[in-house]
Amino acid sequence: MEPGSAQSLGTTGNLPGVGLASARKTLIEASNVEKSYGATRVLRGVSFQVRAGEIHALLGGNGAGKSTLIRIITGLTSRDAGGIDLRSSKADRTSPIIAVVHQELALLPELSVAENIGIVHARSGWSLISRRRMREIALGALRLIDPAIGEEIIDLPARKLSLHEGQIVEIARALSTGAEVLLLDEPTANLTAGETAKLFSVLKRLVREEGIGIVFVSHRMREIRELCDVCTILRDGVTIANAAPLASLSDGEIVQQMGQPTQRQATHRNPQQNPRQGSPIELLGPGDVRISILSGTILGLAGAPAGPTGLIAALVGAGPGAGWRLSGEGFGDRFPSPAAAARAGIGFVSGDRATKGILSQLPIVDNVLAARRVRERRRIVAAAERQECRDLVSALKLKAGSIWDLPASLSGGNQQKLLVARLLGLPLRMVVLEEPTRGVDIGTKHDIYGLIRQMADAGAIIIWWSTENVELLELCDAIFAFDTDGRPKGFLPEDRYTEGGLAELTGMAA
Ligand SMILES: Nc1ncnc2c1ncn2[C@@H]1O[C@H](COP(=O)(O)OP(=O)(O)OP(=O)(O)O)[C@@H](O)[C@H]1O
Repeated sequence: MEPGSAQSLGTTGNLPGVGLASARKTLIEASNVEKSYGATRVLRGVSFQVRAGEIHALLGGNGAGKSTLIRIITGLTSRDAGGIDLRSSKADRTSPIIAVVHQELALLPELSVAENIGIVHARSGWSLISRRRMREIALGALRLIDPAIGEEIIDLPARKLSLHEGQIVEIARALSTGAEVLLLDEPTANLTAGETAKLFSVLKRLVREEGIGIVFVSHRMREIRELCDVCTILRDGVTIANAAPLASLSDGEIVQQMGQPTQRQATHRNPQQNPRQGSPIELLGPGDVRISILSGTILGLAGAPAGPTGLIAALVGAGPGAGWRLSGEGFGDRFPSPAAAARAGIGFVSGDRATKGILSQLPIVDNVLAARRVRERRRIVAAAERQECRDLVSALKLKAGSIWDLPASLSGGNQQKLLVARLLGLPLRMVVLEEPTRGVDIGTKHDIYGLIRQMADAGAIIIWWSTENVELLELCDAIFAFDTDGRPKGFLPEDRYTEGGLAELTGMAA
C-alpha cells in the first residue's frame, strides 16, 4: 500500500529496461476510492487498473476527478476510503516506480535543465553523482524526444525555458527515471504537432520494448485514438467505463459517457457569412512582413512557439516582441505595458496560465473581473459585479464551489475557463489567444469556439495561436505560419488549407 516514488534507476544515458517478463501484469489497482474536499465529494468510489504494456486513457470532463485520482495514486493526496494496490513487475521490488508529468510544470527555476533532470538521480545528496554524469543522463533523456533540443537548452536555468521546452524537460525527467508507470496529465498542451508526434513514437516504443504502463490524460480525442489502447471514463467522481478497449467505443459514445453534449456548434469558417469592415490593422514584422487584418477576422498563428510568442508579446505590451510593430487607428507603434494594451481594447489569454494568467492569491471573482478593472482603473468590487461574475461562470459551465474560493480549488480545465471568462462581454478591438482551450473538455471546447466566433462577429479581431492545427483550420479565416526557427513564412494559401499544407509551411511535416 505504499505510494509510488519517482527515484533513480538510471545509470546510463539511455533508459534502463524494466523487462518484458511480466507484461500485462496489473501495476496499479485502485478500488472504490473516495475523496471529499469539505462538502464537495470529488471521488465517489472510483476503480481504475493499469497493466504493464498498455497505454491507458483516463477520460472525463473538467472536474471529473482525474487529477485528484492521480494525486492519490502517487501519494501526493490522502484518500478518505478505498484501496490503492501498487505492484512492480520486477522481482526485486514491491511497488513500481511511478513518474508523473503534471498539467502545471514543476521545474526548479534557478536550476539548470541538467540539474532539473539529474535531481531525481541523486539518491542522497549531490555527491553521489557527478555533474558530468548528470549532464549525460539529462542529454540522453532529452534526445529520446528531440535529438536537436538537448545541447541547446541543457545548461539553461529552467526559468529561461519556453513553456513547451519546459514541458519537454518534464517528460524527459519522467522518462529518465526508468519508471514502470508513466502518468501523463495533458502532456501535449503546448507541444507542436511535430513534437507531439515524436513524443507519441517514444511512448509507443517504451510500451512495446520496455513493457511499461502509461496513463494518458487528455481532452484531445484524435490524440487519444492515435495513442491509447484502453480507456477508463470518470464522470462526477464515479467510474463509468473501466478499462474498455478504445476500439469498442465511438467518439460519440465516449463523449456521452463523460456526460458531455454531443451536438457541435456551427463554428466552421464561412468567409461569405462574415463580411469584414472598417480600416485594417497592420502587424509589421521583421523582414518587411506586413499582415493586414480587418475587424471581424479570426487570424490563426501556426508553428513553433518562437515565432508566435514574439508577435503576441508585441500585441499585448509584454516586451520588445521580436521586431513586431502594430499600426492602426488608436494603436501606437508599441504598447508600453500590458495595462496600456488592455486599455486600448486588447484582451489576452496567456498560454502560461500558472505564472501569467491566474492571480493565485485572489478569489475567482477578482480573477474573472480583472480585465474589466484594469480597463476601468477600478479597485472596488461593485455589488452588481457578483452577479456579472456568476453569469460569466455559468456561460462557460465553470465548475466552482463559490466565486469567493481561490483558483487553486479549481481543476485545470476550469482554471482555463476562468481566463476565457475574463474576456467575455467586453468591448474588445482585438483578442489575443494563446491555446485558449488548453485542458478544456470536449463539450466546453465547442462552447469556447462559439464564443470566439461571437467576439469576431461583434467586430473584434481575433489573433489565435494554437498547436492544434485542426482547430486552426476549422475556425480561422486565415492562418499565418512560422517555421521551426520562428521565422515568418507567410499565409497558408487557400488551395493548401489542409493539415498537410500547414505541416509543410511550418516545416513540421512528418
Ligand atoms: N484542494 C482542493 N480544494 C477544493 N476542491 C478541490 C481541490 N482539488 C480539487 N478540487 C475539486 O475537485 C474536483 C475534481 O478536480 P480534478 O482536478 O481532479 O478534476 P479533473 O478531472 O482533473 O479536471 P480537468 O480535466 O479540468 O483537469 C473539481 O471540481 C475541483 O474543484
